[in-house]
Amino acid sequence: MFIEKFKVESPSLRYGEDEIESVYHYETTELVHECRDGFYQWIVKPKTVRYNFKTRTRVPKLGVMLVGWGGNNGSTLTAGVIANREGISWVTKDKVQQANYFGSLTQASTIRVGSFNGEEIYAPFKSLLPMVNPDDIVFGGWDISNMNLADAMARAKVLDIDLQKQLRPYMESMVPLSGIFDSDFVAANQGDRANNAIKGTKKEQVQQIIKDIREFKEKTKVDKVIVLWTANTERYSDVIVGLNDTMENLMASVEKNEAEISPSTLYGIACVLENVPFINGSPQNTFVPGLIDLSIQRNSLIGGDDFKSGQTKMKSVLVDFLVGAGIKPTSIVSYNHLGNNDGLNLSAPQTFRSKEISKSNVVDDMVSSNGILYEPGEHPDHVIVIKYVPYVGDSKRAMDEYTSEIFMGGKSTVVLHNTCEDSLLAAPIILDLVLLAELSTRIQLKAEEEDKFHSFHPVATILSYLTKAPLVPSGTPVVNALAKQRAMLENILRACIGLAPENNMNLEYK
Ligand SMILES: NC(=O)c1ccc[n+]([C@@H]2O[C@H](COP(=O)([O-])OP(=O)(O)OC[C@H]3O[C@@H](n4cnc5c(N)ncnc54)[C@H](O)[C@@H]3O)[C@@H](O)[C@H]2O)c1
Ligand SMILES: O=P([O-])([O-])O[C@@H]1[C@@H](O)[C@H](O)[C@@H](O)[C@H](O)[C@@H]1O
Repeated sequence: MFIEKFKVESPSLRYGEDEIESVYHYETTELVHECRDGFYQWIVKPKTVRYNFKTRTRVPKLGVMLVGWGGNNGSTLTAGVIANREGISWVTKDKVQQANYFGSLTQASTIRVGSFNGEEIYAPFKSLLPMVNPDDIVFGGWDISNMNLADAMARAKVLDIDLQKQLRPYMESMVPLSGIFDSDFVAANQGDRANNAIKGTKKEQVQQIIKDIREFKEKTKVDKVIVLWTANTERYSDVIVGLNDTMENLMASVEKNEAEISPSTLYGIACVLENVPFINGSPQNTFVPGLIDLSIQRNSLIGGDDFKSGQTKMKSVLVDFLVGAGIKPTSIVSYNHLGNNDGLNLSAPQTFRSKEISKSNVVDDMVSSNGILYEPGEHPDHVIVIKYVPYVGDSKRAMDEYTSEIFMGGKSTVVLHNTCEDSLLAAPIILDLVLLAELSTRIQLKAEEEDKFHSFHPVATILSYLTKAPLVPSGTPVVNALAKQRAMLENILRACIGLAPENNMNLEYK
């Protein structure tokens, strides 16, 4: 059964006027590897740590500034939020379609709150904690193309024409600010598009981005701004000692106008200096060590990398299932073709390489979790192929073949054909990224051994479910298995309202 909302009553929870306060007993384990009775043993010790959580309940008026606002994802998200906010419906060849937020974890998924008279009870994911209503978001941003958002929506060819016609009056006045463009970091074929670039040195470009953010905030009267990169995939930046390996060297490199500092890193620097959360939806290494340093030093949220939207999302489910079932994937071949500008940009080797890295590493945690199937250092063959085929546009066609070893030398082959409407899959994910990033900045926590409350670590691991290559603090394990990522996120939010993790044990019925 589905319920719209619920209230938790618990001695571990207090709904205050401005905050929700909870006490949460984190059940974990501590491992020791000790010599016992003459030989080394792994000893697992259950451990309970008491945490206090505080969540500010005042939901801000949120401004979202997209880098690459005029792209397929940026224009589609903007259109979708306006259509939902205005309650727009439109005629398709099948039916009259209503606007919705399908594909958004926060807006269209549910959580289990318990059972009642033998029936499982579910509530909206967004009912866990006060979140920004996406209908209220104010959009802005930058693009190296000066096309207004209504024309950009038409250029994207993602949304139905009847919907586009209704949205045009809302979007034609939306014009992206000039962006930081550097042809050395993207495919040469992107040059034709760049008619809206910020001139000047890298330092002047950073200063302009900061100025843009401040002016946007002043003009729109939003309480908070979040910046998200949904611009082109860049080539990897070289990480060089003395250039970008520390925050001091990175800032010095900007002062010296060093060529190897990418546009995405410059946007990131501007955001961190302005204490504005910055999320990278593309696979390049925007967050060079110096920028990570800077974000930690200024406790300013950064997150990424590369939206997990289609082919890779499916892979992080299927490989988790196979390995978890004791089946050994030995060959994974992921091919896709697409015909949008993203695909055009990815047709260059250097930008494709960025995507190949993020799409390839997604199985590493699952493979390393099973030493029965895999020897140390053993991995499945894993190949990524992306081709640009203009005719299919934003409708990416993914074809995967998974070959695995099964019982007694048997082999199993699973073949998938997955038509990913790339922007219709990515737009809700962008929404979740900004809503969850905003929520996470309102949460403070304190472990029993700590003397004061603090925010989550500025490298926002909490966003991992939404990214192919989760950015994590140094020394933190990278988890890509989708079910684990979702459970991590849900259980942290459950802890904030004093609810135990969802353990699916249903002991009361066993
Ligand atoms: N399902 C998906 O669509 C998906 C999934 C994962 C990652 N991504 C990534 O999201 C990004 C956007 O995808 P898209 O389909 O919207 O691409 P797109 O090419 O349609 O949009 C990118 C936009 O960014 C603009 N741009 C490029 N460089 C810029 C800069 N330096 N500053 C400001 N604007 C700049 C371009 O003019 C363009 O309008 C790509 O990097 C893509 O790899 C997309
Ligand atoms: O998210 P996913 O479907 O695995 O990966 C996709 C790539 O396969 C596709 O070629 C690219 O256009 C998208 O940006 C996205 O990254």
